[in-house]
Amino acid sequence: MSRKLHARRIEGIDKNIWVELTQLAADYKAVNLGQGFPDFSPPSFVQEAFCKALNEGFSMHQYTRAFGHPNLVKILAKFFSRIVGREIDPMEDILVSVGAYQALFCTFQALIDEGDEVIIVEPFFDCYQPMVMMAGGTAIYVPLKPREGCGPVLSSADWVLSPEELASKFSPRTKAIVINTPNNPLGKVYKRKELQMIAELCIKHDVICISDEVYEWLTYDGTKHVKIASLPGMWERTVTIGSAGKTFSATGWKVGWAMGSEHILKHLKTVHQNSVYHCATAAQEAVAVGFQREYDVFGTEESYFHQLPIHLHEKRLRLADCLKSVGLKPILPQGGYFMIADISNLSKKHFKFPDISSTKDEPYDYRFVKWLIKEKGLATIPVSAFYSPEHRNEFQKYIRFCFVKDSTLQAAEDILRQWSDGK
Ligand SMILES: Cc1ncc(COP(=O)(O)O)c(CNOCC(=O)O)c1O
Repeated sequence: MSRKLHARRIEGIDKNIWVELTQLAADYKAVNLGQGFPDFSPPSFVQEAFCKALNEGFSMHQYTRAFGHPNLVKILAKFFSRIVGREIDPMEDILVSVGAYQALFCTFQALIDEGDEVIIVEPFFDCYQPMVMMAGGTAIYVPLKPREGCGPVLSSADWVLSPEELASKFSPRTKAIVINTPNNPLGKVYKRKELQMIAELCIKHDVICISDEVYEWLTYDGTKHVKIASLPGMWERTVTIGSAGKTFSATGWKVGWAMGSEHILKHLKTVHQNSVYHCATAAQEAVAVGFQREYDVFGTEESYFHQLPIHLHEKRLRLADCLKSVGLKPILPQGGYFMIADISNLSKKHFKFPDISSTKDEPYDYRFVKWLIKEKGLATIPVSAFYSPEHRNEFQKYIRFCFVKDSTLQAAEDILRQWSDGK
């Protein structure tokens, strides 16, 4: 075929970090602390609910309600009404999607037009930028940066937005701002006052807030997750994104949702009904049972949302200790299940690796990660992949580890310790 085949909207977004590095890790049978998925099963109550749904007659094997299985949207509305502090209408204010990915896609496709600007806070989950581009929008970046004068940067809490720099990014063309809390890859959990700063700018400039909260239950050391939609004046202009995959350690089920005021959600539903239309019925039923159970035990020690962060807290500290012991400098995350580490001072004494100084086509961390997979059999993710092209070079000395792992973590520790012992 001689004529141009692909549409302009996908130009420049063909490279994808997950496709490339997941394949490389598989090719080298690397221990995978890269992609964010647990190496353990979901809790038994949702597994059993899934099995039960599959054996409950024909209806669970057929289409369900397009915008969300009734049992699921009803319990999501009931559950989050209590969190957000307002009545959420299950039939109007919720769209169930194929993972949070599709909820994000519907949001950008439904709300962003050619010429609209979308502020993205860096580091960001990499899909935001291509999704803004595919919708015809322009991404405007504002980086989280280590707070001035805070001494050694040890925690994600030390990475903050400059109020002046953030305010300067808003213009008459700004349609939306995307925030992710707890943040991937940094693990920052926005404080209420930080969210209030963002909320004031959204209200002042009449801007939509897209709040990706897929790691909402994973916070540590008493850090509290705050939903920006619960702040005054924000419900009406916020789309909150959630993920059953991250909530119930069931990333392969691909059940997610967008939640917000009906006058916004109706447009996301238009995209959904003209693309995916339905999501898996039995998986939605299982997630509904899971949320009902969590609603009944909310705030108690029986709650999975209470137990999982405790389980991961130990792994988080264990990984941080391991990284420090081999000369890396971890940034302790307040939330989520990723930890970034500074590789800029890796002592050549302990760590023998070739001179992989940046070349023009690949940042340093990309080359380091690929070398680590090929030569040490350990997969991580370069943090520059979570930055815009214009800021990428400032942040190419960090790599990301995923610690939502059981056996994989031990294997990774063994590799790191052997490596640092010069083996
Ligand atoms: C912030 C964020 N939003 C959305 C999603 C997507 O969620 P879902 O799996 O429900 O589509 C993810 C999943 N990330 O997993 C890949 C990785 O970072 O290793 C995510 O991290």
